[in-house]
Amino acid sequence: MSSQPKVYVTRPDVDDSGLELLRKSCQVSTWHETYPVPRSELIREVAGKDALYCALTDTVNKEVLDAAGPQLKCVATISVGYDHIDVEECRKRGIRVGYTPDVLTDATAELTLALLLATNRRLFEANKQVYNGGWKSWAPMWMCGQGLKGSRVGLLGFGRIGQEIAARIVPFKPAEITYTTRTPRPEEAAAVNARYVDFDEMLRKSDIIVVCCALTPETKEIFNAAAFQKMKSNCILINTARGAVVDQKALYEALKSNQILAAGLDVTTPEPLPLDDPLLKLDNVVILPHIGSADIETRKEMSRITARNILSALAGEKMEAEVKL
Ligand SMILES: O=C(O)C(=O)CO
Repeated sequence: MSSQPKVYVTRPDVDDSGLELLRKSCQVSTWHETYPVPRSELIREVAGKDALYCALTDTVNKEVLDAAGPQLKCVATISVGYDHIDVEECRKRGIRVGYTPDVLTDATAELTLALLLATNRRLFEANKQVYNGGWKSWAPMWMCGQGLKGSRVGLLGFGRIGQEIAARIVPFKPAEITYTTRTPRPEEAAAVNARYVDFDEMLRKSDIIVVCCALTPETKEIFNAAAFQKMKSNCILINTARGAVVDQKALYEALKSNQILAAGLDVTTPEPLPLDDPLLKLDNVVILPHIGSADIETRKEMSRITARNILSALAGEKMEAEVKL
């Protein structure tokens, strides 16, 4: 029997360079389909493993950790977000948790800008007109959107990704960038001339709000009916963080009743969004299938970092990116 540590990988479709690293010194088994591993399969396959290589599509909770057994040393996710992992339960059991911050910051900030511009300048709505005969002629006020120039942009979250989003917004000449976080970050804010505001002020004054915070008990559904009521009727909400930061029913009502102008969502609840979801019937929403970090080189490096996190944890060494438990 091999004495190599055993690693279970929940996605066969991660870049092979990461898996190659693991295969050099570990016994690696993987789920074999491109859709998320079914729960029952995960529970069965994780048993007896020393490390779990997972993704944001896998809920790693007590049930999974129990099924794995006491030899499990590490859970490493190929994502910056780790809200799908019960980190408190990992802490109690001495299981180390790896993730992939930094590497995807630029790709996610880039996609956020793309989504923002697609939403405020109505790109997808306009593009449809080219194909459905809606394009009759150039017309002065047809398909006009609300420019970024001169607008007040609020960022909920001002970590690595929020700061890079702000840096990319600056050249578009907004009137002001504000940010809301638990603790003000004056130095980072000065670099992009951003002003700290509380959540209420952000809601009341912003023309565009970008959600770039982690999903935590405090941010869960922070955009609810009460929040939408405070927002300006020309406000555009962009979310590239986690779907659950937004109460989606309340968002639908706010968009349908023109309480806010539009929304651009790279993340939804659930994912994928069912084809009969009412949001899909609205013109003033742009929805993308969670592709924030989907830049080829970024995803390859995320795969390698996840593998290196596992190798370090198994060797009892410092991990490249470890969640502080
Ligand atoms: O990394 C994450 O947390 C994502 O949402 C996808 O890259």
